[in-house]
Amino acid sequence: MHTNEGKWKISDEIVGSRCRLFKNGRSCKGRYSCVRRVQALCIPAIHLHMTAATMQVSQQDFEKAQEQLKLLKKDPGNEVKLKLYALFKQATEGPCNSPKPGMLDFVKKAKWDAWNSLGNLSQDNAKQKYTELVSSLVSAESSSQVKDAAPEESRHDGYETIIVTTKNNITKIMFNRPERKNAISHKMYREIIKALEEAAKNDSTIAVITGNGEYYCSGNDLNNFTNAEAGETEKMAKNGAVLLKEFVAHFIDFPKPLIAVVNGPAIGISVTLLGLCDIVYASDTATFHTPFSQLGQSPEGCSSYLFPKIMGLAKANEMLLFNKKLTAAEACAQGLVTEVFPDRTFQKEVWARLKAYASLPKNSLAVSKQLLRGLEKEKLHAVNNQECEVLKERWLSDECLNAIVSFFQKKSKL
Ligand SMILES: CCCCC/C=C/CC(=O)SCCNC(=O)CCNC(=O)[C@H](O)C(C)(C)COP(=O)(O)OP(=O)(O)OC[C@H]1O[C@@H](n2cnc3c(N)ncnc32)[C@H](O)[C@@H]1OP(=O)(O)O
Repeated sequence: MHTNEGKWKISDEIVGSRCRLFKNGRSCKGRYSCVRRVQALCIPAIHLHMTAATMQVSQQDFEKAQEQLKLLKKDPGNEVKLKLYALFKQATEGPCNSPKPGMLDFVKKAKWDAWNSLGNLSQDNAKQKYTELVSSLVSAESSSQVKDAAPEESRHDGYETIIVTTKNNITKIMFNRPERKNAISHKMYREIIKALEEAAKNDSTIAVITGNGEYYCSGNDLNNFTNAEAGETEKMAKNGAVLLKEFVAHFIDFPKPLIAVVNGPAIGISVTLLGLCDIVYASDTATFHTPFSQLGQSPEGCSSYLFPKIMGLAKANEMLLFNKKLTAAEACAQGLVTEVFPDRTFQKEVWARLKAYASLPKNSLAVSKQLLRGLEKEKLHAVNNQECEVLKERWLSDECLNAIVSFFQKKSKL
């Protein structure tokens, strides 16, 4: 028999060297630790299932189980270790006949209780149960290892223009039309709305928006204006305004931290939305351009309100009235971008940081975001509404139609 009754541990030969009842066999010191330990040892009577009650386990199987137990990587916990201890004692010594330890000898008493609870269980049955219990621990550990080895990133189904994945508590929404510089088509607006709705409800802690390829996003797909049937331009403008309002509203209301990872040039609506993101990380290859007057249009994404707040009216005017394109460093100096990274290390540095952020307590982040943004929400919805009303008119103007015709005649690139 290999129990060390004087010390608070179960023999290595019973439960393996990693499975001591208490680490280092230390004895209980102080009332608090005693109480904690009693809680840890408060085990129910041991009634293992007799799945193979009639099958006799050989001495060889029993010894093999003892060896397997030593190889377990994960500590099975005190409750299981007590079961193993009790079954081992019953299997090797028979029913518990030793005197009951005193009430204050917590560990000895827990072990005695576990053994005693087996009553008159035969030594063969105890061996059987011991072997079954070890076998269940071994298979639980190997199936959890298989699970750990599986790829963690899960891709969400049902998207064509974006790639939506969740990994490490981060839902990533990636613009995925690199051959069009990630221009946002009508379909993409709708898919982003759907992805934000999913990300708001799923288990992820934060959401990230980024672009696939060289560009972050070239803004509204100008084909959105050319697909209208003849005589249907008013309807097209009206529907466009409804869609835009809904799209921007989803950014205003998004309940979790929303982070933009700006991997390259950003144009138009992809820039204005940055004011509604909680953090903006940019590669040093990124540029920020809102050429609204050049296109005969007007600001959206609540930028008419948020940009002056973020960067001051004068700087906002340069961008929103006079089409000034900012470098990443300039955008950072003006508060639109949180931090700029060298392109070479951009992805590595940013994702390491995001992984750490996403391990923070989810609910705390959500309520804190609500405190930071909540008071502004009503105002932002009003601004969104107004911007969409103005744009609806702009899209019907000659200034806007001429700019779009010029783009498609390839006379006018930004
Ligand atoms: C529901 C409606 C809501 C509306 C909300 C309103 C939002 C306002 C805005 O977003 S305004 C901003 C609009 N964007 C632009 O004006 C950008 C237009 N694009 C360009 O100027 C250039 O393409 C470029 C500077 C982005 C890149 O130039 P480059 O020479 O490097 O590459 P190409 O021009 O050859 O681009 C490759 C192909 O991609 C097409 N493309 C790029 N951006 C857009 C776009 N925004 N809309 C439509 N198509 C775009 C481009 O035409 C090329 O196509 P091709 O290979 O068929 O020629």
